[in-house]
Amino acid sequence: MSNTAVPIELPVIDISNPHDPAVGKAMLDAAAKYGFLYVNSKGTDFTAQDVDHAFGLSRKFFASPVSDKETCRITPNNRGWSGMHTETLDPEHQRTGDFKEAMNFGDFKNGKAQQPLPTSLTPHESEIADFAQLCNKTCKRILNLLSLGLEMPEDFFASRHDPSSGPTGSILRFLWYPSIFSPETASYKHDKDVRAGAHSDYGSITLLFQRPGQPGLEILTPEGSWAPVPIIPGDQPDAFPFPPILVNIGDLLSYWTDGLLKSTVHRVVFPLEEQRSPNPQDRYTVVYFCHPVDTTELVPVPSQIVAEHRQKTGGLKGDAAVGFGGGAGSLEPGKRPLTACEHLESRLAATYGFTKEA
Ligand SMILES: O=C(O)CCC(=O)C(=O)O
Ligand SMILES: [Fe+2]
Repeated sequence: MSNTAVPIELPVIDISNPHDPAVGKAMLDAAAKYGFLYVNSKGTDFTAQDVDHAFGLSRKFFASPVSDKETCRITPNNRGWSGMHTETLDPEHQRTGDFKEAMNFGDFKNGKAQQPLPTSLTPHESEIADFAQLCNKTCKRILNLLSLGLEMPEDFFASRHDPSSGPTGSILRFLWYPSIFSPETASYKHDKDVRAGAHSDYGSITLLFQRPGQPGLEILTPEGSWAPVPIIPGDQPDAFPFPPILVNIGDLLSYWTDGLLKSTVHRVVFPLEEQRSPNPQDRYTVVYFCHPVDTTELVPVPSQIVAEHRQKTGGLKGDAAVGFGGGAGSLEPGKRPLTACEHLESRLAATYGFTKEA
């Protein structure tokens, strides 16, 4: 697979009016073409301070002693801390695990985590819960717009992603990728290793928050080459109060829309310019994986646009690479629809069957 090193240009969408069908169409176009887009930081529910604060908490956590992190080691429900090289997102192609640490938070209830927290974060429980709630709010705007783009009732997706109606698979995740100069990355070999292996995300949509000067994300283009994704699109770095949130479609939403929305493969690397930089930085990201309420049945969506896509393409087959298990509209006679929870479990089993310490 070639690496073009030509940065991809993705649209930046203003989501300040989540009821505007024209914005919905623009979002649908980007989701169907690239599976990735930016949302303009101004139209979201976040201030620059909210985002800075979340990154501050993440730094505090990753700088804390391993003995503290170990008190909340990741469990099979996908919540908790995973250490350096614990996760291998692309086991077929990686000789070693990802060069990263991660901390996953599942649903909060009334501001309270439903999992053990390390002592570095316990004083900040409600702040993390608030940030997760803002993420969910922004996802609702995006889901509204995607519904409008598909010419469906605008709350079709959003109403099925409301954590107040039941548990969800949504995860807020802090990630830390040490710089190329760190002891943790001494064994990294260019062209052999990656900081996070190639993968697609599991849920409906993902929000990715990045910091200026900490590049690394690449997406697989429809032409089959790796293209870096700029942290700040365009040539006006001061146009945004904080880097626009990168949004991508996950496997579940791709499955639900019979492959019309693309769940695009992506990975994290050390870009060459970073390897040559006299002052390479660690990469910190904050990610929100938005999932429907667990019991949501993934029935065919009421969209003529999806139905036409299904007719044109013949629908996703059972072993289709994306969507894992075919599309929601290609259900075999006599079979009941998958629930959101079952879809997620099948994807987690496929990834962590290899590496997760039970
Ligand atoms: O940290 C990043 O840039 C990407 C993270 C990611 O793709 C993931 O955790 O699924
Ligand atoms: Fe991802």
